[in-house]
Amino acid sequence: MNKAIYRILDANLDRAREGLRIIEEWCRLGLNHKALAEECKQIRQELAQWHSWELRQARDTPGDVGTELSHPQEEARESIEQLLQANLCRSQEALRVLEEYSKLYDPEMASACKQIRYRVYTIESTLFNSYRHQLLHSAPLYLVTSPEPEILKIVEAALKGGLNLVQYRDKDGKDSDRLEMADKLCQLCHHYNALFIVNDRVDIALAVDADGVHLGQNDAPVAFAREILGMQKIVGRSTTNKQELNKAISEKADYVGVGPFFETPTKPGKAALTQEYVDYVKAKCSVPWFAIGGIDLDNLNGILTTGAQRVSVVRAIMQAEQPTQVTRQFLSQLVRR
Ligand SMILES: Cc1ncc(COP(=O)(O)OP(=O)(O)O)c(N)n1
Ligand SMILES: Cc1nc(C(=O)O)sc1CCOP(=O)(O)O
Ligand SMILES: [Mg+2]
Repeated sequence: MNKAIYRILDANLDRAREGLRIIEEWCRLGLNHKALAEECKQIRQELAQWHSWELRQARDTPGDVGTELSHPQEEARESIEQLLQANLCRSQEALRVLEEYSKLYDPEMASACKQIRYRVYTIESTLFNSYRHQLLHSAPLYLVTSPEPEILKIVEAALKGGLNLVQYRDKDGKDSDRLEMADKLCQLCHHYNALFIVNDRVDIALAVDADGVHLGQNDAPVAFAREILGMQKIVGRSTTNKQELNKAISEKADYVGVGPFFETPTKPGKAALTQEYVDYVKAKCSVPWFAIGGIDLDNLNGILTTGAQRVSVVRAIMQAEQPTQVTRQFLSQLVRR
């Protein structure tokens, strides 16, 4: 057998396991996801069984011309998501190499590596689903943007204050500008490990690889968004009454907006909801719900006494003189509850 084949198998068995070990740590300690952590560990053990003595013996690290080759992107990672993605990719690529080269060594190993590669794809989709959903469930404050000239600075200031959920809303812009801004905001949010959602536009959410889309009653159906964006992405729905809430839950929206709590110039012409509806939401809503409409630091306490635990705001942050401070104040009142 050509020694180079042994070296390739040896190196890629290590590479696949190392990538998985990094994923396993996050599943265990970052997500507290026992089943995913166990699956990573199980796969690592199965791969170790293929790592025979003859393969290990073929190792020749000083003679490996590739040990010093690295891409600048490997030196720095922008976010946990990017780090996880890079290591999943590393494992998947290594498994593909193992699958191909072990056809020349042991066809049983080739078929085992193929099965394992599919299992790593399943880990990937479960992981990102859990990661996004965990962030969504842990977010008490949701910033919906307005098209201010300094939008990027304001959003970044709020992210610095601890915000981790942002919706890009611009009802009047040109599509080319919207796309450019959505892309910038998406990157900014991901840099701060925050979720980025696009208002109304499933196509823009898809184009910039946003974490999801927010749809109102006159926007596309939830199922349509899922078909376009895939099951891993977040789909939110606005609701103002019981019927809309029941429908949003039966459509399996991931979260709902509940509003307007107060009439607001940001969305003129929409009458405030009733306390009866808020009581219904409290009793029946099985997904995270965000109170929205006219909410600011002055009335936040009153909102929280109606039973809301999460709020969504536009002006309170987008027009604040100190968005970082205001965000911190919102968060400190919200998490105290
Ligand atoms: C969190 C949240 N809740 C409600 C809305 C309103 O959505 P919609 O009714 O589609 O109105 P527009 O925002 O599109 O004008 C929202 N955007 N976010
Ligand atoms: C975008 C939006 N949707 C609402 C709803 O009730 O569905 S209220 C609203 C605007 C909220 O803006 P502000 O925080 O400036 O009052
Ligand atoms: Mg809408």
